[in-house]
Amino acid sequence: MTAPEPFGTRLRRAMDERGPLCVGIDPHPSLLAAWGLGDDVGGLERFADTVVEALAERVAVLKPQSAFFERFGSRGVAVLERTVAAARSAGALVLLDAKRGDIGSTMAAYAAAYLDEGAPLAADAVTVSPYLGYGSLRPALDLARANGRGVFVLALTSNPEGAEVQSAVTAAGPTVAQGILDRLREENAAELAAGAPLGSFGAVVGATVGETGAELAIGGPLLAPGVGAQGATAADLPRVFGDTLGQVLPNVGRGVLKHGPHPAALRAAAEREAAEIARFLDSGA
Ligand SMILES: O=C(O)c1cc(=O)[nH]c(=O)n1[C@@H]1O[C@H](COP(=O)(O)O)[C@@H](O)[C@H]1O
Repeated sequence: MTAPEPFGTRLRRAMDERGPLCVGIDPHPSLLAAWGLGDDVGGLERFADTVVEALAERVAVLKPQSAFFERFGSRGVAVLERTVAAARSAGALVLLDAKRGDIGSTMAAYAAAYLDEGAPLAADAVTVSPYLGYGSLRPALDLARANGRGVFVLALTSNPEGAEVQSAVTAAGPTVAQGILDRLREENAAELAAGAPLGSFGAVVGATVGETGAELAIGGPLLAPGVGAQGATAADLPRVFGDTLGQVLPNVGRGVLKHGPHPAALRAAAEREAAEIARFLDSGA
């Protein structure tokens, strides 16, 4: 059996062909209302279907936020399963935003849920939290590598509370966030040595975090949420990412979704975001 193409290689190609934009599928109750939809499973499904119809053939990555689907219990999770499958078959890479993290033996079950061939919720990549220690993520990292899928690890999150943990200095010297970034660089080394253009193991670094002094060159993608509703703009990206701009995958959720429910309006909003992002990524690259 030939090895599956690594996620990082697939992501690099998608970012080059479609532009580096990840659009969130975040069905907030307020957005359901603004789109004239019920705050129920029917509204959830209509919302997710509309985003997939409008954008899955155009943007590099769609990022459904699991919480907004889990809110409706098993029927909401069933909508998430269908959304992931539909977006992937329309050509988008799907980053399932679940932010899981647990002891290694439980992490193995989360990995099986999101990164295993044939799992109902299998996506191209998943977000994880390293708060139980980077090593606890090993089952997800290994399964992702084996299956040509990816993992995005929280490093410098976009929310103002994140710094109290992530900027703490460890006994070994660097900050907690830098320790995560350093481990990700090691994680990506083998793929890069084998000639991959981008590693499969990404970090989450908010577009809101400003100049942190962190060394962000991990050889893998840098998911940058926070553009739009959280106050960052594309103009912030060069300051945050410096010479790693070429690896940045900015995420926009509400900043695009608020322009729905018409697919053409969502497409136009995503195109405006993509153009704005390209302007600043190119200028700093
Ligand atoms: O992992 C994430 O995607 C994430 C990490 C982070 O540091 N900050 C952050 O906002 N997110 C997610 O990114 C999305 C941001 O959505 P908007 O603020 O609507 O653009 C939400 O789904 C958040 O859960």
